[in-house]
Amino acid sequence: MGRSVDEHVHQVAAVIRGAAQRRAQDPPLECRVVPGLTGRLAAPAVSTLDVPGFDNSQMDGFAVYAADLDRAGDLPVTLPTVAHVVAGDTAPPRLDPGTAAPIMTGAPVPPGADAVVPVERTRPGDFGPVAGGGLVEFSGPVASGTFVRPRGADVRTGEAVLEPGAPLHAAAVGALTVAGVTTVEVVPPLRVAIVATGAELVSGAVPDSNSRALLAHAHELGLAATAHVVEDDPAALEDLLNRLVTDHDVILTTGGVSAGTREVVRQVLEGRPGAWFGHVAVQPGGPQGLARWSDGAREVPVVCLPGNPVSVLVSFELFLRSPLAQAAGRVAWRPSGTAVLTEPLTSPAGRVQVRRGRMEPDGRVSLVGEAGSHLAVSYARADLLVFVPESVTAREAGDTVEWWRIA
Ligand SMILES: Nc1nc2c(c(=O)[nH]1)N[C@H]1C(S)=C(S)[C@@H](COP(=O)(O)OP(=O)(O)OC[C@H]3O[C@@H](n4cnc5c(N)ncnc54)[C@H](O)[C@@H]3O)O[C@H]1N2
Ligand code: MOO
Repeated sequence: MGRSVDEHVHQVAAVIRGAAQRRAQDPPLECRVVPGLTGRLAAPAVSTLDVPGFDNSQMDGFAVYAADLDRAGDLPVTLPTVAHVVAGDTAPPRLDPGTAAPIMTGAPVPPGADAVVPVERTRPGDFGPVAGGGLVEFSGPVASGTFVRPRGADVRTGEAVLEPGAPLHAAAVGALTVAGVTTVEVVPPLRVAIVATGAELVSGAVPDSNSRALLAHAHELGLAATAHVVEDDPAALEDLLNRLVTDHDVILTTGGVSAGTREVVRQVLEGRPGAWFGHVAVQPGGPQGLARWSDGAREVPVVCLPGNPVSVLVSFELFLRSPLAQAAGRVAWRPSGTAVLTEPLTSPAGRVQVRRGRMEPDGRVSLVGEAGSHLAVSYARADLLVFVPESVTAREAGDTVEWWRIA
């Protein structure tokens, strides 16, 4: 039975979403706020500080009473300066009306002052003596509040910095740090089991690159993942699945799904309730399967990828990366676009062909390697996937293609 790419994208996304929702019911993890924090917030992260912590200047300039400059316009207003206020000063003295305090960006606004005029809008255009005692001329009025960043404008003590579900990305680490939050409750990460199948892997005749590459993808997304190799023996695979189902949320298999005599994944999973095995209209990555495994107590989805290394990587990009990234609180999409080809290509009718490519300095796309799904090395040399729609059998140099960035 055949499926479109879109249909399989939706089917896989739905099972990963379901697994993520079930995993989110598990008790949250308490994690320290450190660079490297990943996942999503399980409970509101409450600020322990006002951010900013004090009224401060947005500009290098002069802190003033706005009312003092009301009459500036036709005739400039000249004010005597007091000592400079710099970032790091904690308690500047109260500003007297009729004076101006040279103030640097981020420095606390002296009590009383309610506006800052940037230095370049004053004359002579410099700050004068550090200790004060200079004169500064203003040529126009200023509204109260101008260039003052008020205390608590970003978040106030006791308010949520971030709500449950928020992704814990780099900006979140910065925000939590500035708000004085040192630990957060994090949704427990999806636990992914990767199962590579094949006698050639167990014997060492072929290095198991699939599970390594999938593990690397999982790590990059901040997911908890384990990798396993099993021979072409249904009993051994069943035994492994029974062990994995107890402490994993999603199982990914590679290999054993095509039409040969030793298709261990199909043999074990195809007849099970709700299982689907068939062809998706894409090359590479055509043979695919989706099933469930239960030990009676717990049931998890099993996403079955073909064995060829390029098929595995393309399948991951098409079907798995986005929902797994979503579950992990990472950006779910890849940068994509259209560009002109540097060379011709051919493609099978009725399938989306996915080629590997590179973005040239002139913005055109060249192809990297041939179409074969065993060419793992040329995949790694590429920085784009290049898509040829089902209806297209040939493209010429100069034709436009769609691409996704993979590196
Ligand atoms: N008669 C048919 N034959 C094939 C079909 C078909 O439709 N009819 N489809 C072809 C396509 S397309 C693919 S893709 C493969 C998928 O086959 P399997 O999923 O059963 O994968 P295997 O046979 O186990 O392995 C294929 C290939 O990949 C190598 N491999 C497997 N696992 C790993 C690993 N973990 N690391 C590195 N390399 C791996 C394996 O040695 C084989 O060379 O079927 C086609 N045949
Ligand atoms: O779909 Mo297979 O993945 O072309 O090599």
